[in-house]
Amino acid sequence: MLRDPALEGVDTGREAICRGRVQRRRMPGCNGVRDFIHWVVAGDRTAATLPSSLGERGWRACVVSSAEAVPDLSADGGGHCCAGLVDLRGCHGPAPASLQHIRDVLGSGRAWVAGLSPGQVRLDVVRKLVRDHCHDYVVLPCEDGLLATVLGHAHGMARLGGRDDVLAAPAPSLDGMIGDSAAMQLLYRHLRRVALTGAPVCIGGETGTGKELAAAAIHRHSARRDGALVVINCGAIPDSLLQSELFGFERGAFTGAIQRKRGRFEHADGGTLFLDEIGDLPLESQASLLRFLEQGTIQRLGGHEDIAVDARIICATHVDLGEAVERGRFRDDLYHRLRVIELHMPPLRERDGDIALLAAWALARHVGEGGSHVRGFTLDALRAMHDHPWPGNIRELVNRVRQAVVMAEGPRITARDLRLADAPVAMQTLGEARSEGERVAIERALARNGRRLQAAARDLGISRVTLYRLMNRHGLRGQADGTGTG
Ligand SMILES: Nc1ncnc2c1ncn2[C@@H]1O[C@H](COP(=O)(O)OP(=O)(O)OP(=O)(O)O)[C@@H](O)[C@H]1O
Repeated sequence: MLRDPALEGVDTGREAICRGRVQRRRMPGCNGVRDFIHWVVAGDRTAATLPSSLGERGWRACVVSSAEAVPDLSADGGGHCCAGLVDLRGCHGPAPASLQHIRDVLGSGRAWVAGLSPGQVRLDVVRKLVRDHCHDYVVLPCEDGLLATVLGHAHGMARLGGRDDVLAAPAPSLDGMIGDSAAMQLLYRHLRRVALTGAPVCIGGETGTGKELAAAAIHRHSARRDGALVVINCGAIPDSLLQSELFGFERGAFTGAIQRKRGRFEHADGGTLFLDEIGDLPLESQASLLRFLEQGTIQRLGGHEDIAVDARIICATHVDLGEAVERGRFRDDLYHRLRVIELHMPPLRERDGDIALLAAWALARHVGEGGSHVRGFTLDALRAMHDHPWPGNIRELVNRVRQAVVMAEGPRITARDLRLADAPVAMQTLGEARSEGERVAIERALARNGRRLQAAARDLGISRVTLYRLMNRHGLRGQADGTGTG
């Protein structure tokens, strides 16, 4: 049973608290000295003496003996002291309330090393505490130098990718769009510039790259920011309903039209209308949209009156509209009207450095879910994320991290938690292996080229006709053109 009066509400750590505060005020100015918190969780502080050589090795301890005395990094402001030694030698099976308290402090923004007595790691409760919340553990007393090395690793890991950096650092962003890569910096500049005009904008890019976020950023930076941003996904509404949804209807326009209804265009008056998946717009609605772009008016279904609407049109597509025009699925004249300004959302795999940044941001966002205490990513997870082609882009990354936060067994998310570890190799014939390789190569080429068949075929060194045939064979047709036809 853990006996730690401080954790149970009786403060025996006054002196230590004072020492801690004095130390903390001095710490930021000291160069070349690495500070760490030595938290003696239970028992006699003097019995918890550390090797004196720690000081010679540039380590200075801030000794505390209660959870309340452990400095809060956010209060310190700088996070200069990010290693901690939690001395559990006096603990022999903590009481549940105390355990929760220890957990809360351990999870509060520092890389902790547990100091244990011989054999203590065999206690279930201690093992779980160490596994879930500590960077490492040492059995004390230990060899001179070992503790300094372990603390050094903890300090370095906290700075590199530990909770301090991962969960506290604000991610560079524009209106909720996280990203610091050159591709995103360029995009931010373009978005700001585009926002100053009123011209239609067509945003292209693979699924999950943030086209809707980009549209929202343009709206928020434009003179129309006080008006509504109305969003409609043209692919999500049945063709038969889309026209009335967009343009509204008059009473009696069809069976069930018992009263007049305004459509999305009218709702967007004075603001912006974002037409997502514009490639799915049926031909009838394409004609009405073209009329709006040319005359600035719409007609409700069943009506004859021209209604003036002042809305800016932003549209997005993940299919190649040029190809849709070629196939007669999209009007040529509308295509040219819509692409007065074209923006392209870079795929995640082309955003240098953004994968780690977004993963850290997603982790910080979801870490509280299900009581998770995950503190960062292992090196193999970072490597696997770097190598993955991310066909679902940011949406896929956020979903993988979110699920990993819930499922992770240890304090750091691994490639396996992200479902990016190599699957066990199944028995395959040579023919099966070749076919599998072919499928993967096609999928990657399609992902790399924003699902544009011509470009993917060029990449693969085959004709478009051959690519079509192979996609049919591997059941990839629907994925590539977004329609399953053609
Ligand atoms: N740069 C980013 N930073 C943070 N979150 C992002 C970023 N880009 C996209 N997301 C998130 O990823 C998800 C997908 O984004 P969004 O819907 O804008 O993508 P999309 O390109 O419009 O996708 P689709 O073509 O499938 O409609 C959303 O949850 C969005 O918040």
